[in-house]
Amino acid sequence: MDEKDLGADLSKVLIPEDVLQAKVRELAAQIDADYAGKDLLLVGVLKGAVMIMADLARTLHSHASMDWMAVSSYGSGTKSSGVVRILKDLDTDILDKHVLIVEDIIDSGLTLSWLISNLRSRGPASLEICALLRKPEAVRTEIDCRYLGFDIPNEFVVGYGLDYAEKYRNLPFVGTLAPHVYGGTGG
Ligand SMILES: O=P(O)(O)OC[C@H]1O[C@H](OP(=O)(O)OP(=O)(O)O)[C@H](O)[C@@H]1O
Ligand SMILES: Nc1nc2[nH]cnc2c(=O)[nH]1
Repeated sequence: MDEKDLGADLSKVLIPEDVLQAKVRELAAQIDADYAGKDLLLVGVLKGAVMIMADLARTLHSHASMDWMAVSSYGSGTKSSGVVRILKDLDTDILDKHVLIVEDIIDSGLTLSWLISNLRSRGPASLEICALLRKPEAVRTEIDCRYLGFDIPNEFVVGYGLDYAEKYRNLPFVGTLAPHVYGGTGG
């Protein structure tokens, strides 16, 4: 989709496609170096992490297995409820595995905070986070994120996996949703 063809719902392109892809290559190089000689399991958090997971996984030089979890914390709006439910669990037993959670965004941090304690209780050899985006002004619980793409302002963003009411996930860039669309001031 053309970055200039924003339509009325998006106010601006926050992170263009080429900048996203350069960051993916940077993150993949760090991950390759850190996990050299280890079996790595990438755990993508559906649905938002689909794009970063797919791009990251195929940019890695080393082999990595992939699994997915789906959790729900947002309902249909733009604020985290803080109540997390597992909608789809892992197919893999992660005991003694090197697990890297791949997320699109850390907003309040509530989803990842819950996910980390859930996965840690399963006894992985290691557990780290890779998140494409983080909103420092919105964080309600600090997340130790080993691999981070970008810190962004506290605005509701869409594209590259991120949706508003299931729209915009397939934009190849990250854009800011115009406040008139959701009537809000933040994420
Ligand atoms: O840090 P938090 O405030 O908890 O927000 C982050 C979570 O919100 C988004 O998921 P969402 O619940 O929108 O589901 P989706 O990935 O299926 O769109 C995103 O993918 C993270 O999982
Ligand atoms: N699409 C989208 N989902 C989110 N989940 C938490 N924060 C956000 C955000 O800014 N945009």
